[in-house]
Amino acid sequence: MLITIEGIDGSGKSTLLARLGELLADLDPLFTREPGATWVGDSVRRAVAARMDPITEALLFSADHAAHIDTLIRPALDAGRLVISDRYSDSRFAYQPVVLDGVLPDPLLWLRQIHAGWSIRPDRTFLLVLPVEDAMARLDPAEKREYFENAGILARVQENYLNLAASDPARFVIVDALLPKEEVARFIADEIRTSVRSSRRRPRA
Ligand SMILES: Nc1ncnc2c1ncn2[C@@H]1O[C@H](COP(=O)(O)OP(=O)(O)OP(=O)(O)O)[C@@H](O)[C@H]1O
Ligand SMILES: Cc1cn([C@H]2C[C@H](O)[C@@H](COP(=O)(O)O)O2)c(=O)[nH]c1=O
Repeated sequence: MLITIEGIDGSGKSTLLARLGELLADLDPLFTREPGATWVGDSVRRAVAARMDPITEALLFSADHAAHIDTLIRPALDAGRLVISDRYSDSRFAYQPVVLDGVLPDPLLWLRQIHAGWSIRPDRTFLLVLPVEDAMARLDPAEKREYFENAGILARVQENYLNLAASDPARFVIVDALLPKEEVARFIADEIRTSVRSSRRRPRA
């Protein structure tokens, strides 16, 4: 089963993943993330830091996704493991249309087309939602910011996320990221357990 965690910068994804590691330890999940900790992921981070053109950036994020699926996600799913990813394809569908706006006629359609036929659809996606000003206030001012960490950009990214969630309500669960950390983590851990239990009861096709 593939679970993904999405949300704008500062929504609390890393904090949540760390706590899920403790709350779900008995299920032995594979915790992973995009961009990944590989040379492909490093190339993406370099491209973002250098503000490469948006097509290059989108293709590098997508290449990182392909490598992520090939090296980690598919082998773990084939072995029957629970996989929990901090960011996944919906990050592309929420962030890149903002920077591709005006570059391509329909950025989301183009992004969906370049994922078609090889990407793996998540079983459930938890979307952490909070006002952009709260997310910005949570970001460490001492840390170097990616150019996405800007209120105007994040507002558009969050709007894209909410549209993605509205178009796929069976997969997305919207979570109030202003709730206390422990409440967010326990709610999501319980939902994941329920999903895992019901997938085990479902007969294999
Ligand atoms: N529910 C919460 N309530 C209050 N503060 C929180 C909550 N969740 C996380 N935080 C705090 O907000 C800050 C940002 O959280 P975190 O790094 O987990 O966000 P993130 O979504 O992983 O960010 P990024 O995408 O930029 O890596 C941290 O200082 C964290 O302790
Ligand atoms: C996977 C992915 C990420 N981004 C953006 C979102 C963040 O601003 C950075 C890096 O992510 P982190 O969780 O803060 O480490 O990259 C993106 O624009 N598109 C993507 O597909």
